[in-house]
Amino acid sequence: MTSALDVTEALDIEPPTTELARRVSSSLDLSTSPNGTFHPASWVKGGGQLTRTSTNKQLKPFATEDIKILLLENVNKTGLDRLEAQGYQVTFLKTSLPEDELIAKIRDYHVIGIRSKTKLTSRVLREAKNLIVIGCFCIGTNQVDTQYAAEHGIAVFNSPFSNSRSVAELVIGEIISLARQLGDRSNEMHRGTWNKVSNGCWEIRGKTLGIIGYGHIGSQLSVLAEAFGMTVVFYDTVNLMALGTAKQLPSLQALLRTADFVTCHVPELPETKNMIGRKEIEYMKEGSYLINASRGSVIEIPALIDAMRAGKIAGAALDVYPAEPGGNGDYFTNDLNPWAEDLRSLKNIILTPHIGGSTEEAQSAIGIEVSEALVRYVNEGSTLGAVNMPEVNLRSLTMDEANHVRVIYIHRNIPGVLRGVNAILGDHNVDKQMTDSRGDVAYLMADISDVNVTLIKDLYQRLESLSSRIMTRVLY
Ligand SMILES: NC(=O)C1=CN([C@@H]2O[C@H](COP(=O)(O)OP(=O)(O)OC[C@H]3O[C@@H](n4cnc5c(N)ncnc54)[C@H](O)[C@@H]3O)[C@@H](O)[C@H]2O)C=CC1
Ligand SMILES: O=C(O)CCC(=O)C(=O)O
Repeated sequence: MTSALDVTEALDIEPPTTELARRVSSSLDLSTSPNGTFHPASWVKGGGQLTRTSTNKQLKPFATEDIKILLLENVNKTGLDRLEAQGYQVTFLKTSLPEDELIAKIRDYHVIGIRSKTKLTSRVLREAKNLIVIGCFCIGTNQVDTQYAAEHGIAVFNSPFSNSRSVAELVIGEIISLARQLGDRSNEMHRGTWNKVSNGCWEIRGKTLGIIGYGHIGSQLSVLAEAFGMTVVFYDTVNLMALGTAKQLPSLQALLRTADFVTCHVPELPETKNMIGRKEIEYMKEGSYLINASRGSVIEIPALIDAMRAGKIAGAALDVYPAEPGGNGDYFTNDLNPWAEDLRSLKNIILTPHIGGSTEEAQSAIGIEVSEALVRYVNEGSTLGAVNMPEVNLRSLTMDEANHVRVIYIHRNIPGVLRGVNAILGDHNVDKQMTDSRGDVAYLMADISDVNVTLIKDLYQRLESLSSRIMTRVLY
């Protein structure tokens, strides 16, 4: 923890007397986090090479107490360590929280880190009065009302591809396991039954894999499947470059009629809800296989149950479900999904507890990537990589720029705002400024110089009083 006196040292201004320091501290809400461990990266060119400088200035937020972070769902230690190293106050929980508990808790926090289970609905976010940023330590952001968050100045970050390889590898394992009925044989052996069969068991070489959604995961899977001798076809709403000898098909129906194995890798969207229902299963080949490691809403599970009972579908692997338990040890029963017990009773079905991205490699990489994005946002205001805000970044302030202040003004994207903001900033020298918009929300970042620390409050309040304001942050 740093004191107000340490802060003035960092600002390179004349240290006030202890008495004055105390008064300044309480009137300006000086924060003691981040501490001195964050060194924003900055690169200079010299002798034809890029060299990292370590003279960047450690910014602190005005009008925020110590940064408080709520980390849910057992976020990897790499993320926890990086956030704690900043001096932030981190509350770490292994599970997600039900909505009412979350509402009661979220009010106190400036940052929340979640994975796929915690639902940050508008009802929850409405209560999150101090929240400035959300970190999704996963790929999917469907669990967050990202639009509501943006309209309230809350940035959302995720990790777009750190677990893609892990999901692709899991699916390859499932394709072989389903083709060889491995789950059933293993269960039988566990019960003490020897059942050596080849009937209905196949090699995957020469079979056709149909990938729905050829993004990070789908395309990675495509390469792996071809290495096993599979023919790959895919369907995507976007026209994409096919890897290897894979072929994009013009319709979902064409894919379903062609593939021996169908696997879903689309995001949760209104258009992908029940994308594979009764009609689509009808199109599938007799004795084909269905895999879903995307989101539980994508497959109509009662239709799958009926098709497996009828023998139309020879096997299935599901990693995701419409409703998922909040934490390990919870039950997966009809209380959660009304068909859970029917599903569990089927033959040749692999049911996994949403572990597609659960490997040491993926979780460690996600922990690093998302926590670093959160630190950059909290400490420097950079929105690079945000999924719901325009991407705005300025180079870091340096120790030579001691009396510089960084202003972040998130506002409604309406005419005339810059005139009002610049009338306020214009009392100072605006060294650099960047603004961008995304839909109805715009993000302005400006570094202004020669700001006496006692003027920050006035600057902040004047920006806050503008009618276009969504959120103002001042870092100094
Ligand atoms: N089981 C698990 O643990 C994990 C699950 N996921 C899920 O997998 C999903 C896919 O992940 P990525 O490949 O990284 O996403 P991505 O965004 O890279 O690719 C998704 C692809 O789906 C396509 N698409 C969107 N709507 C479509 C539609 N209606 N029909 C056909 N194609 C459509 C997009 O154009 C895009 O090419 C994520 O959104 C997430 O929900 C991701 C990681 C781990
Ligand atoms: O690992 C998790 O909790 C979620 C994985 C996932 O579904 C995602 O990354 O979107």
